[in-house]
Formats: sequence, structure tokens, C-alpha cells
Amino acid sequence: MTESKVKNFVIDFDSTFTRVEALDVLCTLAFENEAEKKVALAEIERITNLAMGGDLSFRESLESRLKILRANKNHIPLLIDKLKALVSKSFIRNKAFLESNADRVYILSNGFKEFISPIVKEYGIKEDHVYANTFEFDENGTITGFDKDNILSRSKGKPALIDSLNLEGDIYVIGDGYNDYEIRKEGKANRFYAFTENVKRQNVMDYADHIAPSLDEILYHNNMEGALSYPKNRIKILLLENIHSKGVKIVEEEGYQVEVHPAGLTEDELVEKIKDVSILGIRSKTIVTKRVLDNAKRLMSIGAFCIGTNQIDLTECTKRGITVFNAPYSNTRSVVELAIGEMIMLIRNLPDKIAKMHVGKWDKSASNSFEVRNKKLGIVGYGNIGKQLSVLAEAMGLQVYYYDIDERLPIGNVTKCNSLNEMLSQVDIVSLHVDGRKSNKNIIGKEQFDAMKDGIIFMNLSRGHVVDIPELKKAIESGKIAGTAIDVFPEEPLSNNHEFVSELRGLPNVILTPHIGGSTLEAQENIAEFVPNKIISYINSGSTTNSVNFPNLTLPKLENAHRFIHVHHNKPGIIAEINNILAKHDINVMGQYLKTNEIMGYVITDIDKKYDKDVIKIMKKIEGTIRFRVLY
Ligand SMILES: NC(=O)c1ccc[n+]([C@@H]2O[C@H](COP(=O)([O-])OP(=O)(O)OC[C@H]3O[C@@H](n4cnc5c(N)ncnc54)[C@H](O)[C@@H]3O)[C@@H](O)[C@H]2O)c1
Ligand SMILES: O=C(O)[C@H](O)COP(=O)(O)O
Repeated sequence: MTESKVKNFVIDFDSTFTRVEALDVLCTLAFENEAEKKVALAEIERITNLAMGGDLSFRESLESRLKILRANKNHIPLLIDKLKALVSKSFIRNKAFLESNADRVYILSNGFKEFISPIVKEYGIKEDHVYANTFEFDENGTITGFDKDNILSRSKGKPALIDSLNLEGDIYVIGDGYNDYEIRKEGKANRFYAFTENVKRQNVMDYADHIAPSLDEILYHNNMEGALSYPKNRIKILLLENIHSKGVKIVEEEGYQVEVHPAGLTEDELVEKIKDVSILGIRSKTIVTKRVLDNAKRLMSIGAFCIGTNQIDLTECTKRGITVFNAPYSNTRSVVELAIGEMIMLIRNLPDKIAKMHVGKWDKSASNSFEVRNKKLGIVGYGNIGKQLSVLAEAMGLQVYYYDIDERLPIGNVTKCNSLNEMLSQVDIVSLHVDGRKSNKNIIGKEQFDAMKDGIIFMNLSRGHVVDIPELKKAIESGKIAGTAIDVFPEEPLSNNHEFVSELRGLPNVILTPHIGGSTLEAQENIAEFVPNKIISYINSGSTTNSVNFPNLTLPKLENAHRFIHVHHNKPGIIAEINNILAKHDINVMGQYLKTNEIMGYVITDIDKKYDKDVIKIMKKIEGTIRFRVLY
């Protein structure tokens, strides 16, 4: 068959237009007794699947199912109500398309008109475009069978019915079952879309001309305007490093193609994997370098499912118009609790005492064991974690000092120090909570250890590279440091299956933990909700709230408008050029939002839906454009 301009869409009902098989739902209504219902439902499902997979003739399957059902006329209104609430999400979303293309949309089902017509009618589908079976009832209203003269009650009824319609133009069949594919097989359709939004049948997908996880995909594939400017199933998200299942569920429900990997990836592995990825989700381990980004042709957004973003080349992301989001507060409390626990353990020499007990040595003594009360705690990096630590530490009676390179509001009774060494020389315990910027490499080295009081407790739960490890080892071995807790390391294993290698292994009174400061279930669950929602909001509306590299814009919901999103290098004249183009094309602007940072400009323009689509090409050509997309 050759393609013509007129496109007719022939749509299956059960598990395509609706999310379920109507007869399964009818069964749950017809059987009051739970045990009977379970058995009947299982049998009906089994028969349906046999028929849908092409392993049982349709007529046989229908007869057997109706026999099991023993449903009544009175069940039909209840069934209609239930099915109305179970229309497939992409059909609900694209109601406007169905309404405005009513002349070319048909429902072709081996189900029953009695419940199909009232449901599809609400989507603008014409009564005489609904082809389905009809029930037969006895005098008590019990469903006894179906009209056997109806073509659709026969095997291969669908191709025969289509043939009888003599439709003008192309015929595109959308369905989840083998009987839908049969129309194409018999040469009565130009294309068969295996619809997989609700069920995936491998032996149906194998025959499909195109697999469609949603109606949006079919409309996009046909260059037709639907509810979404881009089908979500075309957006691939790669989630690395064991991101909490809640996050996976959120992006799956959004309709993205999701690939999950439990560990981090090396640069080479990521360079390969990133090629078709639109969204990347990582934690602290995966390094996103310029080389990775050079290969990330489709990448729109990166989610750091943690606080730190030093593992990502943010400047290169910004230059390419890739947004980066993190979870700035979700694991703050977890880190602070661990730091508090560790400082108490260390000041009581617990790591050594615990180790001795395990080899049978009883070492009961108070020597070199102290309370934390009234001790001086020095916090390096008075950001979110540093501040929270200071609050809890003060509540336990510690005197808190802090040093930060930026001006920070002191909370409670803390003392601000003007230099790092000034602070280090006064405190009994020091805890590092700086961020992982490159320039923080080895900020604690020989000079800083020398400045510390003898017998200090030293803790690093920030980033591994901020401490000079050989110098730390010397300070521990010399007794300068009495107790050490290290959670982060310059080199960390890629996964739990790799060995942890460090010269700090085996040293006295040292707690080594596998970068678990933020690894509590509360924190991970929180992060797994926060980050995907920021990314989804960016993809769907252009909002960049909380982005760490884009100018932050919180945008209103898009209603009755199209949204032009223009990302460009920050240079003069671009906004004027955008507006000139819009004016030249007589485009009615309904709202405009603009924000810049030192690298880029971010301009959002909401416009009236009716406009000359050629303007899109012109916008993309504006000099300095990094990225342009249209949302509706
Ligand atoms: N161990 C873990 O599992 C874990 C968990 C969460 C966060 N972290 C690390 O902790 C870091 C801090 O988190 P946050 O939420 O408090 O970040 P934050 O950005 O709120 O605070 C960092 C503070 O450090 C200051 N700072 C940076 N460099 C400094 C320097 N050289 N000297 C003094 N101050 C400096 C900054 O000005 C800022 O106030 C994160 O960036 C991350 O790397 C580790
Ligand atoms: O930056 C962070 O939040 C921490 O380092 C935790 O990182 P993780 O998610 O890789 O444990």
C-alpha cells in the first residue's frame, strides 16, 4: 500500500483506548463472592491473553468468556462508570486531537457497543464510527451471548470489517492485540502501531510497524499536533549509582524510557552510554567531564541525587544549555547526625576499644576519654551542614567556632574566625564541611595540621580531595591527632564490589566509613523525590527553580499558549532580536520572562497558539543560540 495524505486512525478499545479489558472489569462486578470472582477472573484473563496473543480464535474466546461471566444488563451502567475512569492517560491528554479529527477516527473493537459508545462519545468519537459486537440478553436481562451475524464476532473480523468500510486514504491501526495486527497482515492497513501504554505483548510488538508507548508517540510520528510537543517515551533517562526506587518510579510514571544501573560508570563507559540519553541521574561518584558532554548530543538535564555537584563540569553544561539540579538540603541532617556520633566515639577512644573487645581484650580505663561538653568544636565551611552541626553541637554544650571563605550569618552563640589557622589553633575537635570545588584541594595539609592543638579530633565528611592524605597519616601516627573520622576519600571504589584502597587503613583510633554521610533511607527517599520533580518541571514547563547552573526562573503553568524557550550565550542584543522576530511575524506575546548569568541568557516567551511555524526555524538561527525548544 502506498501512503496518501488522508490518515484514518482505527483504534482498538480494550487495553488501548482504556487501560483495562472491559470483560475483566465486568467480571469483578458480576461476581459478588470473592473466591468465585478470583477463579473466574483468572480464567477470563487467561482466555483473553490466549486470544490477544493469537493462540485462540476470537469467537471461541468470546464465547468462553461470556459463559464464565453470567453478567446482567444492570451491570452495564456500573461498568461504563468504571471504564470512564480508566481511559488511557494519553487518550485523555489528547482529547482535543480526537475531537478535532473526529471524521478520521474509528473505534474498532471485538468488545461491545453497549459500553464502548458512551465512553468514546465523550472524546468526540462519532456513534457511527464505533464498530463493535452487541450483547444478547434473556428475559431476565442476563447476558447470554452476542450477535453472531456481526462480522466482528468472527475470527479475522477486524480486517473484514475494515475492508467493508472502503475508507479513503491511509489506514493506521492502533492496538495492543494480535487481532489488531491482523488488519495489517491481511493488507487492509498501511501501518500497525503496537500500543504498549497498558500492556506489552511481545508477539504483537514483533509484528508492529512501530511500537507506540502512547498516543503522543503516534501523533508525533505522524507530524500531527497533540497535547505534548514531544512524546515522553522518547526521553531516555539513565539513573546510576543505586538511586532510591522512589525516584525510579517517579520517572517511570512520567512516561520516560528508564535505564537503571546500580553502580557508577567510568568515563569511557559513560561516553558510550550517554549518546542517546536525554536525562542523566547520578550521585557523587560519576564524573561528568567535558569529554562525556561532548558525546552527550541529546542531554538536556543532569540530576545530582546528592548535595555536591563538583563531580560535574558545570561550566561545560551551561555552555551547552544542559540544566543541572541537585538536592541541596535532603541529606544535611544525616551528615550532621553522623558527625555528632563520630565525635563522641572518637573522644572516648571507642574505635580502638571496640577493636580490642573483638579480639578478647578488656581495656576498662578513663584515661584519654572525655565528654564533648565544654569542648571547642571548629567547623570549616559554615554552609547548610556546618550551620546545622553548630546548632546540635551547641545544644550538647560544645562551644562552636567556624571559618568560612564567604560571609555567613552566625547562628546561636558561635564564634566566627577570620582565618583557618586561627581557628585550628584553638579548637579540640575540627569538622570539615566545605564544598568540593577544585580550589579546595588539600586545604588541610602539613601547615594546617601543624597549626592544630595536640590531641585534636579530626573529621572530614565533605570531600576526599580537601585533605592531604599522606600528611593526615603522619599527623595520626605522630599522635598529633588523637581521633579521626573520614567518610570521603580522594579515590573511592566505583561500587561495593571494588576494593577500598587507602593508606589510612589500620591506623589507631580511626573511623573509616564508605561515604555514607548522606546514606540514610530518609535522606535517599527525600532526594529521590526532590530531584526528579525538579527535572520533570524543567522538561514540562521550562522552570529552572533550584538549578545549580541555570538562572532560576519559576514559570507559571502553560495554558492556552505555546512556550518558546530560548537559551543563548550571554551577549547584548539577543532579547531584542527575539522580540523583533516575534513582532515581524505578528505573534501575540502573552508573557515573557528573562534571566541571565555570566555565561548564558534564558528567555521564555509565551505566545498565542496560532502562529506561523516557520518562525521556529528563524529563532533557532539567532546567532548565539545554544538551545531552542517549543512547549505546549
Ligand atoms: N559525606 C557525605 O555523604 C556528604 C553528604 C552531603 C554533603 N557532603 C559534602 O558536604 C558539602 C557541604 O554541604 P553543604 O550543604 O553544607 O554545602 P554548602 O554549599 O551549604 O556549604 C559549603 C560551605 O563551605 C564554604 N567553603 C567553601 N570552600 C571553603 C574553604 N576553602 N574554606 C572555608 N569555607 C569554605 C562555602 O562558602 C559554604 O558556606 C557538600 O558540598 C558535599 O560535598 C557530603
Ligand atoms: O554530596 C553529597 O550529597 C554526598 O557526598 C552524598 O553523596 P552520595 O549520594 O554519593 O552518597
